[in-house]
Amino acid sequence: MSEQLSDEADEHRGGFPVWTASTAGPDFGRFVEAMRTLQDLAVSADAPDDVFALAADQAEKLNELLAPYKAAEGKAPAGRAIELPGRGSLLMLPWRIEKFDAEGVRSRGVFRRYHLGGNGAAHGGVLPLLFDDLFGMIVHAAGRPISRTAYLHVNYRKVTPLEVPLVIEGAVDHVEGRKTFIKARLTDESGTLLADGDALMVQLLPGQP
Ligand SMILES: CCCCCCCCCCCC(=O)SCCNC(=O)CCNC(=O)[C@H](O)C(C)(C)COP(=O)(O)OP(=O)(O)OC[C@H]1O[C@@H](n2cnc3c(N)ncnc32)[C@H](O)[C@@H]1OP(=O)(O)O
Repeated sequence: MSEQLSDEADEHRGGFPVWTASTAGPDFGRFVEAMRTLQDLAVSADAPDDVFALAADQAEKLNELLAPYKAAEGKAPAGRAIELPGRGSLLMLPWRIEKFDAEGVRSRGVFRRYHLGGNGAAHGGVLPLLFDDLFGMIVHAAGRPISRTAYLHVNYRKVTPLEVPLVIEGAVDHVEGRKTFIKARLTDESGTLLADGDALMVQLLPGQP
């Protein structure tokens, strides 16, 4: 996979920067997992104000620690640490890729407390995030040029639970010139369909951002 993420001919990239996998140190994964747990707690803790005051003090200290290391896009390990859930990016769902080839991409994981919408179900907005990231990987795994999502359609078939192991899998449906049409399905481990989606990814023209 890492080979496929690195250099490609310029005409296949539009104006997209070269994207290389990172080799993050062993503590980066621990840091990201601790931050994910912090996100879960930030949206669920019902603590007294003096506890939130202490938490704010510590969060502000952490910001001071990391601020000097803020780097340009593509430099930090977040988003490029392909061995970590969600490639080490807090924005991405903490899922692990288990299949990545021209036939399609499959990823597995759970929605956490941070992703709660209402009444125990995942927020409707996080499902398109999961699908969109998968669609980007499908385009890449299929050897298609760098493309951007022109549209993304998600059908919510059943409420998506938190903390339940789920699987998302998709593949290229068909290609028309610059256009790659993709389909994917989100299921639980027994195969029950929770959501399905389809998207149009359009190949970037030279210089297109
Ligand atoms: C492992 C990690 C790897 C990671 C590898 C990294 C992968 C990155 C993946 C990023 C995925 C994203 O989320 S990207 C972020 C979200 N998406 C965006 O921000 C895209 C914003 N939109 C755009 O930049 C533009 O609209 C484009 C590039 C999508 C298309 O603009 P264009 O280049 O001017 O092309 P245009 O002529 O309009 O359209 C080309 C053809 O597509 C059709 N088309 C265009 N838009 C639509 C539409 N919404 N619905 C139907 N059809 C459409 C047109 O009719 C035309 O068909 P015909 O007449 O030719 O038949």
